[in-house]
Amino acid sequence: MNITDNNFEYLGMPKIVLMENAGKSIADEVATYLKHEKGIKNKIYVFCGLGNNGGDGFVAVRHLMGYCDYTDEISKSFGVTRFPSLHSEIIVILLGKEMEIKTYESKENFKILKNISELDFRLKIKEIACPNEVLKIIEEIKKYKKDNIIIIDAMLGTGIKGELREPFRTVVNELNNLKNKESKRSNLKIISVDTETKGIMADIVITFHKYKWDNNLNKTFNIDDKRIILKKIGIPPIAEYVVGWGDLKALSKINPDSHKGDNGKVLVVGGSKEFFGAPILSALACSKIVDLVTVASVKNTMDALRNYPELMGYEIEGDYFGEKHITEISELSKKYDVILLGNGLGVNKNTKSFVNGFLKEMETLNKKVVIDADAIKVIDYNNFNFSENFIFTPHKREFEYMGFDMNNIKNMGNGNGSNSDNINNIIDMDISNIDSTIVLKGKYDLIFNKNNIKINKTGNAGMTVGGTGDVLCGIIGGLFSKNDAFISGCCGAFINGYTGDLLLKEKGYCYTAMDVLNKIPHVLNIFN
Ligand SMILES: NC(=O)C1=CN([C@@H]2O[C@H](COP(=O)(O)OP(=O)(O)OC[C@H]3O[C@@H](n4cnc5c(N)ncnc54)[C@H](O)[C@@H]3O)[C@@H](O)[C@H]2O)[C@@H](O)CC1
Ligand SMILES: [K+]
Repeated sequence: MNITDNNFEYLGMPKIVLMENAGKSIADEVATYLKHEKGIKNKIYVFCGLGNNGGDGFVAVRHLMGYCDYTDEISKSFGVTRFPSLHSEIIVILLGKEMEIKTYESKENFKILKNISELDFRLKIKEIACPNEVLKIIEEIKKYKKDNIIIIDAMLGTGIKGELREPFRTVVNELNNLKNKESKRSNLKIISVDTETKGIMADIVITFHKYKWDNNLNKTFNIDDKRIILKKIGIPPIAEYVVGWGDLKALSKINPDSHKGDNGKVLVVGGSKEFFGAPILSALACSKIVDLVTVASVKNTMDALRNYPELMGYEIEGDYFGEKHITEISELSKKYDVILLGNGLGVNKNTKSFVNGFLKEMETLNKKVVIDADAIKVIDYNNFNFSENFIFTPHKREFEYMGFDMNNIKNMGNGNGSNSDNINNIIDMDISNIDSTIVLKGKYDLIFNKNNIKINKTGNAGMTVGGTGDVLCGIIGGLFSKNDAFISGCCGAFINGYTGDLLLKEKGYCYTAMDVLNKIPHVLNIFN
């Protein structure tokens, strides 16, 4: 959900608008539980966390004020009754201090509530930091026996990490106790926003866009019981299919306490007498992301490698990879997290037997491998069941070498996009048995495996310059050392294209693969 939300922002949708939609949908639902009878007061307690779940709560409160109209008292003084009488009070409890609110959109919405509460005594805001203050509020709720009590849990949503911290834990425990003790009271309801804050016994959960998955229960939250209400908040399906900065934000982060090698070790296997530079480009791109990169290649590559002290080299005998190198390179690969195979390898009988034999070894060793360029062309695909440890990065022609038909690919900027009326129809073929991830390069890149499919739209015509494919392979390999295949493929395509888009602004179409790879750290930094 966070990826989708951020990627919709990448497509131009401000998060604060989604928050508005979410908050309004909460208010519309909660309004149906308000009591309108004379003499009954609605008391709405809204417990808000410091993230965007809390922000949804703030927006809901603002909309609820519209439902809790009491202007009849004013109008009565003019001798007319304009609105039904509805006595309500809303108490917002922020679990922390205003300055601790994490996000821009949440802060903005909190400010509006503060402005309202200064003028309207029916909205009260309390900022609490310690568990004791929670107890006071619970005692207060207990006193209102006759009132219609609605408790809104906007404490934590999809951003929860680990066990509940204080004062959240006390709030959840106390609200559960309250609910148990007062179970005979039908006029007390707990309504959770988006997901139940861990452990809370909500009567109703109002969830946004899609049902949420609970990793602990290994099932969708509450889908079995009928308490869950799904609200659409204006997110179109494409937000789930586009690659954007949401994917980048979801990449694993570097641990500040890590040691050399902890952040990835990659072995690049490629190069030949003629194409000695390609594996170096991949390795340099990769070295922007991981700690250690070694290039295993022929003498010509080793000679060129001397200019790049950040890379290590492993020289093989001869001008091409061949069958005789399989054991040696497989042994070497054991020390690395990811192997990049194919750049500049060349296509001949020797490289063919090397690639097929080496990949069999990689299957046995359970190694992660990114397969690019010439390697894609020489694989006997019938002999392999490539697992989720393999990523392929073909362009259109190489894709056909893999046994696919480009005519089955729609909406890729290849001219036949208009045939596709539905995003699910992008691939018009059975991909249910593809465990590995395929990054099909094109005007728009298509990244898919049997579980996922996404389109990347970064990049421009300047990227047709030689070497950018090698750079892409290097980025993907670097990311793959610490992330799963699909997100590595998506983010690799995004980063590579995004560097190209920045370069287009700076230099027009006259940039090189070297420019692209030098821009990688800058792009990673923007989205960190
Ligand atoms: N994804 C979407 O499409 C949308 C999401 N929205 C809301 O945004 C929520 C996600 O927002 P956030 O990512 O800010 O995350 P949350 O608001 O769920 O929580 C993150 C905050 O809680 C704190 N926290 C995390 N784990 C904790 C723990 N164990 N104990 C105590 N505090 C803890 C963190 O410090 C962080 O500040 C969703 O659940 C939803 O309610 C909506 O605003 C609109 C659209
Ligand atoms: K919640």
